[in-house]
Amino acid sequence: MTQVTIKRALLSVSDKDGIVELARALAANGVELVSTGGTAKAIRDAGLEVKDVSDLTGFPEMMDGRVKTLHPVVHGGLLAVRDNAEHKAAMDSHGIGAIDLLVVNLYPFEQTVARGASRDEIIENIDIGGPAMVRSASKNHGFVTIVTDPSDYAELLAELDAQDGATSLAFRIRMAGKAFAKTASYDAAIANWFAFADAFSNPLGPDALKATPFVDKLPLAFTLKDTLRYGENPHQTAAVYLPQSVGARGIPQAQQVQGKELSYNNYNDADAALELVAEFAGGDPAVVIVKHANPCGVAQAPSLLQAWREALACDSVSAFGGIVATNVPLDGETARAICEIFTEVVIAPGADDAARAAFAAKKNLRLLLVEDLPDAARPGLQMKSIAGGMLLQSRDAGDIGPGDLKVVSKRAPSAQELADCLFAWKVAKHVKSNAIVFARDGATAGIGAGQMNRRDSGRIAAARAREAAQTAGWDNPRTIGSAMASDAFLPFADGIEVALEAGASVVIQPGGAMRDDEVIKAADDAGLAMVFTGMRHFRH
Ligand SMILES: NC(=O)c1ncn([C@@H]2O[C@H](COP(=O)(O)O)[C@@H](O)[C@H]2O)c1NC=O
Repeated sequence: MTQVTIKRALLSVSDKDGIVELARALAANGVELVSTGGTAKAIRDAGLEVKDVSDLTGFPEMMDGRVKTLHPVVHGGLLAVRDNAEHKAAMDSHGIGAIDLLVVNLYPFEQTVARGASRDEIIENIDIGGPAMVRSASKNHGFVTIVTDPSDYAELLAELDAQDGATSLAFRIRMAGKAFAKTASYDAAIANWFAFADAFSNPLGPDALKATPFVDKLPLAFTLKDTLRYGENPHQTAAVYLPQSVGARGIPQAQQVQGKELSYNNYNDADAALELVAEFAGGDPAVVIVKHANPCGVAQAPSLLQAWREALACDSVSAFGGIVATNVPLDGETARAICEIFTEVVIAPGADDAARAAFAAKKNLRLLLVEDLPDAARPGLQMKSIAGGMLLQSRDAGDIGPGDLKVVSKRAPSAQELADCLFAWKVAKHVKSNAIVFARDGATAGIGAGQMNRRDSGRIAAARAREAAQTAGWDNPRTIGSAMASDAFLPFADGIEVALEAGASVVIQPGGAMRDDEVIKAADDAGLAMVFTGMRHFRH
């Protein structure tokens, strides 16, 4: 059976966009329309003839709509194999008429969760009858056409036009695959809600349910946003997917104002820049410059232009071809200054006309505007695929404030040193391990990333600071009098030597090493102040 003529259609949709137009076109094709309560009303109000599903089933829609289409007359009409004699006989003896086309979209479960509805309302928005019909129709795609997405109505009508009121098997198979993907992702959203949201807030609490954030079966539900030209390297393929959760904020949701298509590496680097600049949300203007997912300059200042200059001064060599993110909307002056060096991507929560005009002159520069910065403290899970499996962990939302710091040195840090410590620490959280960050007066002075030992990271950071001083014509590198942050504890006293060689006056680190005593003594002997955070920020 390749071509099936549509004689009778059942329409049952929550999202009523375009349904009247579709019903009108179907009616014009001589298709008999059957529908559930709200959908039937919309169609009838438009002056079209439609039969109520309750007339078919002989039962009223009941129990607040929990039971409407769950009836053999509906499912028999969708599931019967039309050229099977037994099925045909069952249809005849039970008065079951064939349903050739099913148009369904489901209760808005995720939107209901996203708007913070009550648990009862969320449960009521778990669609039962819809997915059941979608599955019946999709299974029987040999004879039945299923459409689950309003954006496919036009294609359905074009198909009916082209096939003289029928659909082709190719069309039905494609739509059935899409429909099963839809019910699978709908169920995944429900399962994830039970596992991750409801498990911790339902009336019984997590203990009663033995809830853990890690469910036995982890369903994934993402929607394809774009296929990318290639992956991290040209011989790799790549795509970007959107999570199903409503209200997600990040680079995939950003508005691209201008520039070439984003590449895989652009997404990855832009994400690193956005996550770091989000740490400064609501504060003074901040600029982050990222290369290869590591920051190479970060600064916060009274003006955005000043923050840009300070961030660039940290390592102007690495900043070439970088990704820039700001925590406040871009102005013309700053945009013009950014345009002075080759920049791949700029991300900001807005840009005024002067800024847009400045970037417009750089055709290839990608300008991304985000509505809001993501919440740096939001909960969430991170996945990493490994050979033979997948690692899952909660995201690093750890945050340290002044009250969390423990002064372990004889000399207590000054207020300025403490501020430098907290700034350096924020940045170190976003630098690949081993991470050493020197910072002074709200700007990074030197960043050492991704080395296999901490001393090398420290030396690289200090060397960069010396080069930056040379480039800028300063007498001294900015590491003199700076705070040195280490993302994990300093295991030996030689970590203090690195700080001293660079001229730092204060160290911030997690503490907790076996040789903490030796490290503290080395700091005290040198007159350094040192604070422990009690929290580590490995990032690999
Ligand atoms: N319970 C049922 O038998 C049932 N049958 C269809 N639905 C859903 O009811 C909605 C349409 O309802 P209405 O036409 O009344 O606005 C659709 O999203 C459809 O998926 C049902 N609702 C929920 O399970």
